[in-house]
Amino acid sequence: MYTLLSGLYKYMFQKDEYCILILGLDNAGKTTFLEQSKTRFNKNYKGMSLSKITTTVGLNIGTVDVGKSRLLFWDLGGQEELQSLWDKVWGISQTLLWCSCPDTPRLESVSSSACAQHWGPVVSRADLAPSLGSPLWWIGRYYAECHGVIYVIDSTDEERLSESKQAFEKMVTSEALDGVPILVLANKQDIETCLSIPDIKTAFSDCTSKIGRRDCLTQACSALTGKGVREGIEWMVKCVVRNVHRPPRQRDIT
Ligand SMILES: Nc1nc2c(ncn2[C@@H]2O[C@H](COP(=O)(O)OP(=O)(O)OP(=O)(O)O)[C@@H](O)[C@H]2O)c(=O)[nH]1
Ligand SMILES: [Mg+2]
Repeated sequence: MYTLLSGLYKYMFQKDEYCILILGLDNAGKTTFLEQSKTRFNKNYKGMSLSKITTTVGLNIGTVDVGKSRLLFWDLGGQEELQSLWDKVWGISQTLLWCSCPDTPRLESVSSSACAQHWGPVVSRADLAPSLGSPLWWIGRYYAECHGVIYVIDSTDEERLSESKQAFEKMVTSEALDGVPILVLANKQDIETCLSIPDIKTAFSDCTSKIGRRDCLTQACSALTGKGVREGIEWMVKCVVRNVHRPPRQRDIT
């Protein structure tokens, strides 16, 4: 009887958690997408006004529950000088580290050998020693820990399309992201003059071989109106759940 009840409780209330990185150039609409997603999926969520969103310096974190899965989003700033952090910093400060990494709550409680084991060759003692207590401690985490990437493109910004392609290419060829599903959002489709999906696919065509055999979808979207947001997130959930190579970060959270 206990097993039956606890099974039922688990089925109804517990979720597996997956981390999703939201990347793309500045002004692409990443934070707007995150806010729109929270509003669409989380009952009673009173989001901030989308028009009040300003450029991200650092990181926004948000969660969205979809069925038995919880997506934990990491929305990173897209400005050029912040792009170098995409594949490096996991927590910006100790406060963030605390809330994002319950298994290693205190910096000094993690030995460098435990780190090396966890992060593989990316981190060496020499990398760590001078940076203890600084953001560099977290080298390699975002890419190594995430289950999926949402890459946002401003479909109205033809001038910066090749810049966006270069950033995408760099991201997609990172070994730490091997096999991780990628959702490409062709955002701002509510604006009449925007580029179409075929235009964008053509502009990104030489990245196709680098994407490899992983799951990848290009989805038309308007983070502002919400068009395409639900479809994109539901696709991502399907992909991360079936990707046995990256099991959930935390199973069965209530
Ligand atoms: N028309 C339209 N505007 C959008 C859409 N998505 C975002 N915007 C606008 O684009 C601007 C940038 O949006 P953000 O969400 O701050 O962009 P970001 O990618 O988070 O930018 P950084 O934080 O600097 O990397 C804001 O003025 C948004 O209102 C969209 O789908 N349609
Ligand atoms: Mg932002």
